[in-house]
Amino acid sequence: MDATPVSPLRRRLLLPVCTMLFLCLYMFYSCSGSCAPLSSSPGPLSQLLLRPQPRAPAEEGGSSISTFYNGSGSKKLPQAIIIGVKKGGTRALLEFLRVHPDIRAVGAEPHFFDRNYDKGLDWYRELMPRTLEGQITMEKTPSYFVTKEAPARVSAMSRDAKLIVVVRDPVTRVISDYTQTLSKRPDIPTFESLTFKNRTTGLIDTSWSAIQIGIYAKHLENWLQYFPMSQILFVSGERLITDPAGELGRVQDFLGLKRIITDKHFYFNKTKGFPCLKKAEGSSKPHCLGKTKGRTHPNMNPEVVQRLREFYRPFNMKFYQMTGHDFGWD
Ligand SMILES: Nc1ncnc2c1ncn2[C@@H]1O[C@H](COP(=O)(O)OS(=O)(=O)O)[C@@H](OP(=O)(O)O)[C@H]1O
Repeated sequence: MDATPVSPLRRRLLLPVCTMLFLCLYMFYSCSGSCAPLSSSPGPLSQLLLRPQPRAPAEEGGSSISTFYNGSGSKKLPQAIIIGVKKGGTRALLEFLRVHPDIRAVGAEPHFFDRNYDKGLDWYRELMPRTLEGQITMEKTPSYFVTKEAPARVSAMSRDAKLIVVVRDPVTRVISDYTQTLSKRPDIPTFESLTFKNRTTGLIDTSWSAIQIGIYAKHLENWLQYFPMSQILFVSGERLITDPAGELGRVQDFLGLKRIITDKHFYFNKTKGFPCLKKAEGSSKPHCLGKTKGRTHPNMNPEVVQRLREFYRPFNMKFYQMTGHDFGWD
């Protein structure tokens, strides 16, 4: 069969056109590798496919769960979970971690291992963002830490799951917890009346869930039935405020990630009184957490606070022993 003859003009144009095309493609790929902010381990092609992660609609455990863009990658069960503690600084940690290009996290709290377990793993996976090879899927639900069934359930999903617990002085934590409830229901009993079973004897009411949450050693014992200590990282809620980059460095190491999130990502916002991100993930604007994070706590009776300190002390000591770390709570 005869081939169609190529005209001399077309032949002369073919080489420059191909060269141009090659150069365009080369510039396009190399820019995506070096011009993208915070680019890291995923290669240039992966970078092209990355998209900003949607935030939780209501920042603090927003009610609707954000799923993900219709890009490439697949939805996977989380390999790392922030399991607690309530009011420890879990939202700050997750928001900071989301800056990392190798972390994809669901914004709202799925509450799978406590409230939604009967919905099944497929339901849970469906909530997750799509991830590319090498990226870590994460979520945070602070109530897992105190949920009796959660350790067995998480272990049934993956014995290799990495667990992160943000802990905070249990006395400040219980006041923070109370402040949150008060902001929603101003008619609740006083902090003092909820704290004591008997005011005269000073007996603490351990049936109040807000008190229970702070007995970290007890909850940790449950988790240690299913996970070795090496799979659990404790983040200091206090240091997350005073030295966010330092704590984020530890978390990135624990997750086996390159230390991408550093001092350069934070600034201290004097008005807010907390560290904020210079650039939120997927945006060029500074980002502080919302009004419900970093509330002013009401003044509590110093005697009540002192009594609570005494109550928590032995549990704190036990917790320091178990974790091999003194968190410095009095
Ligand atoms: N950077 C930054 N900005 C704002 N707030 C910060 C930050 N880092 C830690 N914190 C502390 O986080 C506390 C809320 O903790 P959680 O996010 O774990 O709360 S929740 O359990 O999800 O409701 C919240 O508690 P309150 O101060 O009592 O509001 C903060 O003290």
